Amino acid sequence: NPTRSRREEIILPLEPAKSPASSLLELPEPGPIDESELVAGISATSKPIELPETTPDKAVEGHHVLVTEAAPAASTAKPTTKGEPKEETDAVTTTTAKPLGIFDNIPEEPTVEVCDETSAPGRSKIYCSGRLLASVNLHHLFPDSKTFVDRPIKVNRTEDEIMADFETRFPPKNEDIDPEQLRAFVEQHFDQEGHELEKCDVPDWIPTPAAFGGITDSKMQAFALNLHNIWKELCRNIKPMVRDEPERFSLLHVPNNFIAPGGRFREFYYWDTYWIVKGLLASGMYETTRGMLENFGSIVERFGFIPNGGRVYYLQRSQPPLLTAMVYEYYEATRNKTFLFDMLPKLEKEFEFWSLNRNVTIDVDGVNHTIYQYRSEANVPRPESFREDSTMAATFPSKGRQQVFYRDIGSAAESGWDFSTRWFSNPDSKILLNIRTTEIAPVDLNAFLCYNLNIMSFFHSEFGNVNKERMWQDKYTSFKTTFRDVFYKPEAKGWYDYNLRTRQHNTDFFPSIAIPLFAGCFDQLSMRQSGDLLDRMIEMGALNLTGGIPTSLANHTQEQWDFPNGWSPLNHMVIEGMRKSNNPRLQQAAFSLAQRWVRANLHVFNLDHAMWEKYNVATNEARGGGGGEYEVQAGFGWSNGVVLDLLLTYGDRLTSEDSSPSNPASDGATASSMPSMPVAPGASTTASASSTSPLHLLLVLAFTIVNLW
Ligand SMILES: OC[C@H]1O[C@H](O[C@H]2O[C@H](CO)[C@@H](O)[C@H](O)[C@H]2O)[C@H](O)[C@@H](O)[C@@H]1O
Repeated sequence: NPTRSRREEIILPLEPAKSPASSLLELPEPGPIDESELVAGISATSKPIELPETTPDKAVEGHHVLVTEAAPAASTAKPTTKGEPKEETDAVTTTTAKPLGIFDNIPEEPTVEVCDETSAPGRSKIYCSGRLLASVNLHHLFPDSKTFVDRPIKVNRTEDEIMADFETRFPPKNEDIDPEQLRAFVEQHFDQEGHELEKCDVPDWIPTPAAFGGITDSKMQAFALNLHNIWKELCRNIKPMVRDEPERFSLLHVPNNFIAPGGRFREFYYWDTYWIVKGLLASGMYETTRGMLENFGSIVERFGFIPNGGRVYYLQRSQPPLLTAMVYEYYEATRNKTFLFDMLPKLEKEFEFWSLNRNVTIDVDGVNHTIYQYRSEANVPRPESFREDSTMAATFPSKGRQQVFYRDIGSAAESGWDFSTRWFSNPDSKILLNIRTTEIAPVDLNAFLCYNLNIMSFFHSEFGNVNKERMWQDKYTSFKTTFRDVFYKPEAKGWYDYNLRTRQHNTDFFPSIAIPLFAGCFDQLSMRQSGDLLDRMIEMGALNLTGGIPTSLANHTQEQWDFPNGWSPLNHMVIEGMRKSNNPRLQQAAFSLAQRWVRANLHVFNLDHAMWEKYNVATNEARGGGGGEYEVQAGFGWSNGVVLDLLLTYGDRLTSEDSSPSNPASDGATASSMPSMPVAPGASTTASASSTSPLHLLLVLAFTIVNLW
């Protein structure tokens, strides 16, 4: 069984005096890590990677090439034919490989659009590329670049007619266009964003899910009910016109209702859905969950993979591969074998997408290892962030250098971490212009794929298909070795992203360090590995903040996937990874972190009457997060899902306020620094009940009666 269910969790003997978790906050402020203490791992001992002299290239037909995606050694790089296999003689070692600079000149490559007439027939000249898209953004018609590409074409108009009208009415140079006339043109031809979607009925929503009865703290229980209510607000149905006249829409049609993240994110998002599913399962909404997974099944059949989100402009990139894990969670909750049987070929197909299109083979200690990268092919601006991307790219001296930038930007969006210092590979200049996502082999992607292998084996075992079970298990076992050999750095006590150019691990803190625990891609019998990881996180100061785990310790980058933001999915994966480990110290730390995260979310919910997509975890009192290229969004699918899941996992122990003598499970570590919690808006009238009160018992009884009824 690939993961540890709640039932199987090792229950810790409580150590109220000085448990490892309670000591977390007593640590001094994190000091700088002395990198000299970290002996070079793989890179010091292994054969140097062979780098091409030229521009980044892609995996060739055979899909496995010896070292792709490396940066050019110098600005004098010669062009390489796309798809041409690299020869060892055509290579330089990393000692001469410099990071690609902003001013480096790179030869131009053929254009790869984010979508085109093949993938988005009848609308690509509007939603994927073209003069209208460029002009709307040049003249900053909308504060958010995403608005225009989400607006449906009005009924009885075609793309060709609109573009012909545009060419007739406006001068040939975009700069000469009158913005107000352009605005009138857009209003004349396009409906409002969101016009093609409607709120939906959620048939499997009931007012008081039975499982909430296990949440002992009444304020936490009220919080759960509030979040449960929000599912109805976030549920979306796609109007039939999208199926019938797809050329009018950037939205991809899916047959069933879905829960959207919220705010500007009106369509489905791939990896968000994992945590939405976790929350829906907590809410007992199995039908809605199944519908969403079936949507993904239909998308895989149509496109061969799951795009970043449900719009044509997302068709050249995916997001972290978590569909198999979603199906696993659903199956664990329902044991619906018919559904699983139907999904299996789609899961295999999705896995194939990653293994054939995102692979890279590297040589470590004379052994070739095939690992995976976030690596979009598109080398043009993202339409939903057209203005941001093209403005930035204008800094570069050549079209070729711009293309490299666009590919790295799209690849970072594929990671879900758009954007973060994690992808800025020039140590001297950690700014977005120096993004080099495609130079990096990311620890989380490889851990997720490792998880997929294990789950696939388990699924086949459920059908008694011994051959397939063994085949996937063998792949899992062998990939675990690869994963350890490439990503684990014992001297630095953890798993780290690996830079293909420098052959170095990035030992800065990112929560991705703990994703191997979440994904079960490590030696579960080794208490040492997991214990070391916790020590390392403590040493780095990653667990010092009352609001939760920050996304990095890189301050002042203004990127949303950096300090001081904490994201629900990352906090959840760290908590779950620690909880599912065999190590009692980590399990206690998991609870402590869950307590902080849920309390901080509740605090902000009471202040703002909103759940946010990200949080500022560094202030004394948590707040909605900031930074990045758009305003912080409310809703919010994955934040709600994470809290609901944690409330169910730790329902018997989580408390909304400081520990009381009657609650020895509280970690105590955060209690003094956590604000007291006001009553949730719309919360149940029992909000003041203590976790051990008779009122709670009455509530549990009431839940049971209501649900039985
Ligand atoms: O429009 C800019 C970017 O917005 C999305 O990214 C962010 O929101 C997503 C939905 O919650 C989330 O999945 C992602 O992790 C966030 O960074 C979108 O996914 C990007 O592709 C897009 O360029």
